[in-house]
Amino acid sequence: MAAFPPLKNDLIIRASRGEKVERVPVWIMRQAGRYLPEFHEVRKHHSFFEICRTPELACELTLQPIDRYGSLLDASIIFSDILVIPQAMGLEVQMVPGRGPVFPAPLVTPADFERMHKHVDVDKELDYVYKAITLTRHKLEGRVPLYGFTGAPWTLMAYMIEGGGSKTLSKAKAWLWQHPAETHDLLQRITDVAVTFLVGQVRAGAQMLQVFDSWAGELGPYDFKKYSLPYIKQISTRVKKELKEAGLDVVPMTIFAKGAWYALEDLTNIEYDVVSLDWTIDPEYARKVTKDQVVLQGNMDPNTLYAPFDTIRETATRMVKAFGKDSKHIGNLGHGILPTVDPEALRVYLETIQTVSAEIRK
Ligand SMILES: O=C(O)CCc1c2[nH]c(c1CC(=O)O)Cc1[nH]c(c(CC(=O)O)c1CCC(=O)O)Cc1[nH]c(c(CC(=O)O)c1CCC(=O)O)Cc1[nH]c(c(CCC(=O)O)c1CC(=O)O)C2
Repeated sequence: MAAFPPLKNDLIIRASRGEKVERVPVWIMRQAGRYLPEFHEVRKHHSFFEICRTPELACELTLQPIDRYGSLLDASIIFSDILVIPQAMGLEVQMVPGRGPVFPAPLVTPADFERMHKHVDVDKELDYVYKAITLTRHKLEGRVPLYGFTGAPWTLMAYMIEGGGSKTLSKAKAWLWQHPAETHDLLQRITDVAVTFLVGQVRAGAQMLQVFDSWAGELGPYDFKKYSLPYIKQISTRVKKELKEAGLDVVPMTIFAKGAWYALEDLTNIEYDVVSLDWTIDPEYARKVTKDQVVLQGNMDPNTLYAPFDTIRETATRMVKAFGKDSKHIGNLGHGILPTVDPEALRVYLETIQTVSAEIRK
């Protein structure tokens, strides 16, 4: 297979490793998505999972924001979804317009484990993601690095039991008390799949990795330590070990445990290079707690992109300054960009982070 084109912008990789860099690198969660008219053009003709499973289409969407914003983005993220793992484990997931992901037959009791594959051949089931990554690495022509990603065990377990989005997560949480042993069994199964999947993504060409624990904040501090932390820790330590053993690049890893502000200190000690913050955490507080042991990512409220451009500039400037002149910071939002945001508002945000941070680091 042909070698990948050389990387021309490695700013975000250097920043993730904690090196001093000339300005804050920036990318955006969900940057290839519904706020872009060019996304809807493709989406008109193809279903969501059809796009995920067709490497040429997943690649095309991944490149859309890179083509549109040029040097204002310092990374790309492969177009896919966290729910490809439950699918690989044997559960059906549909994307219902206006509702989001729906499992027609979620896990109701541990007896439903019968409906999942006993052994998951991760590399076979998710080969379409690997193919999309390899193709995208070539088509990027080294403009920016490419992130691979996975959902975290707790968030995926919650989806598998709730059968979709939920306000209370009461079904998933009931499992914690009603089926403690099977809860850990399920979390472990998902962890094993996630580890193989992340290593496979790097083998295919991913240059950075992010783990999304989007529903971490629904667990309190005590439960987070029990049901999330040990598994996301296993993911980082095992992935790094396996990458090393396979002679692959030990790529930077990011953890995004949305809402888990109370776990910030723990999150700095589980072998992730970058900790992604949601917008409810004050950057100065985060720096104090993490003591510069990790790189911090984030964290403007995605809804601020609905503000007048001057307010976006002001808010982004305040954020960059709050992370600090010498800080280890990667610019992003506090969660994914929302589908009805004006793409020009995002441009203002990206420009502000890049110019303000370059200015204060001079
Ligand atoms: O209810 C929700 O907020 C999200 C549920 C949802 C998911 N996939 C989904 C939907 C429907 C929707 O977004 O409306 C379905 C989904 N996934 C995606 C899209 C594209 C878009 O948002 O416009 C869409 C919407 C697709 C469509 O309707 O056309 C793509 C996606 N999901 C994801 C990623 C990784 C990333 O964020 O960069 C990416 C790819 C990267 C990219 O778009 O640039 C990750 C993902 N998917 C999902 C979650 C869990 C979020 C949560 O539950 O809070 C997460 C992790 C997270 O964002 O925290 C589940």
